[in-house]
Amino acid sequence: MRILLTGASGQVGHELARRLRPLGELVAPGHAQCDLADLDQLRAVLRAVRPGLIVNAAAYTAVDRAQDEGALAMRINADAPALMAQEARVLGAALLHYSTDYVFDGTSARAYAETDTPAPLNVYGQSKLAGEQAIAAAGIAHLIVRTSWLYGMHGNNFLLTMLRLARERTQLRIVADQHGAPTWSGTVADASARLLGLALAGGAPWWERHGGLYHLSSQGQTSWAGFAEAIFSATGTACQVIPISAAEYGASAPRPANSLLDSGKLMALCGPLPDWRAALAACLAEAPAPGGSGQE
Ligand SMILES: NC(=O)C1=CN([C@@H]2O[C@H](COP(=O)(O)OP(=O)(O)OC[C@H]3O[C@@H](n4cnc5c(N)ncnc54)[C@H](OP(=O)(O)O)[C@@H]3O)[C@@H](O)[C@H]2O)C=CC1
Ligand SMILES: Cc1cn([C@H]2C[C@H](O)[C@@H](COP(=O)(O)OP(=O)(O)O[C@H]3O[C@@H](C)C(=O)[C@@H](O)[C@H]3O)O2)c(=O)[nH]c1=O
Ligand SMILES: [Mg+2]
Repeated sequence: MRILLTGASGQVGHELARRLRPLGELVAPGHAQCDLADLDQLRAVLRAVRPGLIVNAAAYTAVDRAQDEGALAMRINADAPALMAQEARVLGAALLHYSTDYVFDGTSARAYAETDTPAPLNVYGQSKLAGEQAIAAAGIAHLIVRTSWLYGMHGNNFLLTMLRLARERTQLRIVADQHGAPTWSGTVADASARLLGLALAGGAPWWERHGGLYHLSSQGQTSWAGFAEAIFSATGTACQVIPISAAEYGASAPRPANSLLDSGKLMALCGPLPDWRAALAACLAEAPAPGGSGQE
């Protein structure tokens, strides 16, 4: 079976590529060869490759910038996945797609389940929700995996931002009134490969029974300030974290105060997910932190 992977240079895509290779013939065109903002090019790639499985790890992920680039975010995060679903229906292909905690408004007092009603606060979240809805409505074999607060040693993320800023500053002001579960891209890729392994072994009956929406994040919870403190502590980085409110930070995109996802449905099928602190340690053990002084 041929697998088309988009976003192979991103955090999740980078980790997914090597885990997908044993499952089929992997085709992973880059942004230039398959631009999700260019729907004609995307359609041509899908029709030329004729995959049995599409894995869409590409997305417009610049949350603040999306507030001013709504049309582009919608094209990449909603129109392109809608086209993938439409082409998948013609090809008889399955689709694995990723989404986000930012589809929720964060007002719940508990972790969000797949059955909770989304109400995004920002344009990025709105665009991701529209992508989910288009796929769910297409009547194809699909998995939509929502994750949260992704980090890793590859790509743009909070872990690498903190380590970079700590080289320039002795103190950092970090938001402490948004709560969530930092999730390693390696965790997402591992669990995704487990899900796909079950799906490919189970065939059409599996997709009918188990296809749909899954939440996938680390266990436990913290704030961005708590995550920063854990990063500095685990890497032996000397930098003081000053907790501030999101209002004081003043980002252009509003973000949910509660980003927690309940991953119970996925764990019942695929086994346990790690606690966020254990996953951070595993990530740092796999690759040395740039600029961290605790590794020597
Ligand atoms: N980052 C996070 O914290 C979270 C992410 N998610 C979701 O998880 C998924 C993976 O995110 P993540 O790995 O962090 O993404 P990254 O931002 O790390 O990578 C995005 C990928 O998409 C590609 N891409 C961007 N625009 C286009 C385009 N127009 N055409 C083709 N490719 C494009 C990028 O390629 P290039 O760099 O060459 O442009 C890159 O490979 C996404 O669906 C995201 O919404 C969910 C929750 C949290
Ligand atoms: C850099 C920095 C950020 N922050 C705050 C701003 C914000 O509230 C929080 C996180 O900021 P970031 O811009 O790193 O993260 P953000 O872009 O909001 O991350 C999100 O990305 C998208 C793609 C998702 O889907 C989400 O799950 C989530 O991971 O930390 C500080 O308080 N101090 C700082 O120095
Ligand atoms: Mg960001």
